[in-house]
Amino acid sequence: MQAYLDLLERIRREGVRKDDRTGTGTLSVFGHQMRFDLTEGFPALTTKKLHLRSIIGELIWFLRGDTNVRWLQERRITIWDEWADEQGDLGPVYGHQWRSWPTADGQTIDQIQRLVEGLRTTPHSRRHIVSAWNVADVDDMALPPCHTMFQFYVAPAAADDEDQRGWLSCQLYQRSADTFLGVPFNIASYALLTHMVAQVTDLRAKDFVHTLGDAHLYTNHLDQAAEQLTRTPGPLPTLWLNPEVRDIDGFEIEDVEVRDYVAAPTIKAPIAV
Ligand SMILES: Nc1nc(=O)c2c([nH]1)NC[C@@H]1CN(c3ccc(C(=O)N[C@@H](CCC(=O)O)C(=O)O)cc3)CN21
Ligand SMILES: O=c1ccn([C@H]2C[C@H](O)[C@@H](COP(=O)(O)O)O2)c(=O)[nH]1
Repeated sequence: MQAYLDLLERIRREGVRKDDRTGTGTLSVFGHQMRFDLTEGFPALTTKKLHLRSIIGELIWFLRGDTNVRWLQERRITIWDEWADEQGDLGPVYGHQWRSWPTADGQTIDQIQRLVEGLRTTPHSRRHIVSAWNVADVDDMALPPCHTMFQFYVAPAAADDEDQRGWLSCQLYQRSADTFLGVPFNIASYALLTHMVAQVTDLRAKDFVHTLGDAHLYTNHLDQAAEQLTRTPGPLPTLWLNPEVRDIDGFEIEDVEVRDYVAAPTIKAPIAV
């Protein structure tokens, strides 16, 4: 996870002081890219312990098309509570756009189903894209999407590879990145999504490419970032997915296990709302 520590270091070194919507203040850089080779292990930070159950639960909640925090709360996942209204609703956020993007003629498009179909039938396509940035809906969302769009890519197996399954990579464009709290969650979440999609399309997970727009450290996270940079990254854990799940809608929290996760203690930081 050196790529992540390099980003923290870059923001500390080059970041400009910048006000932000939450009134907290940030150090910020614009434009950054990280690449995680998923064959080398599962990219969960080892320099602080992540609450992986929140990450796994949140992704399954997106895939369910859910946009109400009750399902998360029933599983003791509280990361979206600050943004929900009294009914628990967040508006037409990720789950809604991924699974039922509204069209002008009153129909809906299931982008995830299309993605999986497309990867199965035309793996070489350059159009494997899912977008959460629905311009017409952005004003009705509790928070406009930060992970705004992602693209999948399939490379064929080498001719002499015994395993002839292709390699699946994913690139995310994240417009706004809370580098201390949000980004470690986002990396693990998209790495997990890449593995899930690979399993149901009979491909092998390769790279997760993480492209960031405004990458910032909130000024009340600077001490925590410094503390983290004193720590040395350890070996990565591995991911186990229940091999019986062959449908992207079939994953439950129990079907996902991050094994051999050894990490330094958590570092508390306040979330900017
Ligand atoms: N400022 C901000 N940063 C974010 O990363 C963020 C938002 N807002 N709003 C929407 C979602 C919610 N996300 C969150 C919210 C809370 C934590 C957080 O507090 N993480 C703690 C542990 C929390 C737990 O799992 O119980 C951490 O130490 O990582 C992380 C991501 C990511 N997003
Ligand atoms: O998955 C997520 C969701 C949110 N964030 C962060 C990025 C920003 O710090 C805030 C959103 O504020 P905006 O003013 O809408 O940019 O949440 C994240 O890093 N990852």
